[in-house]
Amino acid sequence: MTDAIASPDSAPTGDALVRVRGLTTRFSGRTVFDGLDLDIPRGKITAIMGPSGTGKTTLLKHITGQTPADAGELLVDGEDVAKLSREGLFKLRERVGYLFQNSALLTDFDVFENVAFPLRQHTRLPEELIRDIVLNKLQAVGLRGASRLMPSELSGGMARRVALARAIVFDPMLILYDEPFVGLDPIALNQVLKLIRTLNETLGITSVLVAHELAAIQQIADRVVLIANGKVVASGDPKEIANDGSPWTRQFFGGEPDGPVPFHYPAGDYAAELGLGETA
Ligand SMILES: Nc1ncnc2c1ncn2[C@@H]1O[C@H](COP(=O)(O)OP(=O)(O)OP(=O)(O)O)[C@@H](O)[C@H]1O
Repeated sequence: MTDAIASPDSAPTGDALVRVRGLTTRFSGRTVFDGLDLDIPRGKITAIMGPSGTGKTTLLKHITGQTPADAGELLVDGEDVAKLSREGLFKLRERVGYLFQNSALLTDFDVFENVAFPLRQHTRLPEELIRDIVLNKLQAVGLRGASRLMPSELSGGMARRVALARAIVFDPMLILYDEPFVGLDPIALNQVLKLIRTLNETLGITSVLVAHELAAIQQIADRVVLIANGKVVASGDPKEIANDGSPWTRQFFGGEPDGPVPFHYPAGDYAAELGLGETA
């Protein structure tokens, strides 16, 4: 059973690591979130889906405090992100790993130095300890042997795994994945899927995944949340959500060009614009 029809905005868990209430976000007068309510359960993998431009990346940026919302509340592990001091935000970001779609590796540094980078920037750990941590994280993603390769020598899948090693370098409580599967061949895709699941289980990390690939999501996510028109319009079991019968899921998962998300961008009367008078 999905919880989509009964109560799209509610979450089925009492233990949320991220709790969003009444979140409202506007960019240049355009409303992206319109009173968004959402709970992200601790220790689980939650997939965020929705049409392009619906605000999925913005939601991740709200969680890390990179982009402030206009109204509402967003708590991460009980802390209101909007009220954190600079130092509080900094501490929060150390506990949140962020994996970007493009991996964002530093091209002038080798794999080892890319993973070591946050440690060198934010700590004064001795070199020996940095080495142990970096090798441990590279081992976790299966790339300890690639530590001296440059980013230009990596495949897309390897680069994504290096970025993942870097994202877990501070042993985060939460990892945010923004489109982690884009451009991966089937083998690399399965490697990344397996890693996300393994990290979630072995390290007890909470994972939030923004992605469009339902088949991949069905393999690893515990819950899917569909966002559209500034709100959660459906949520539930990834294997069942596509068949919950709501017009939102029918359009989104069926790839229908028109529906609750209209084909036409809002426009004035067509006939009037052509100078033919108003249409009825
Ligand atoms: N800093 C910003 N300033 C102005 N507009 C922004 C800003 N960040 C995002 N937007 C706009 O907010 C909307 C939501 O963007 P966002 O990238 O979060 O969507 P998305 O759901 O992740 O899209 P996609 O699936 O295409 O990646 C878009 O219309 C985008 O242009």
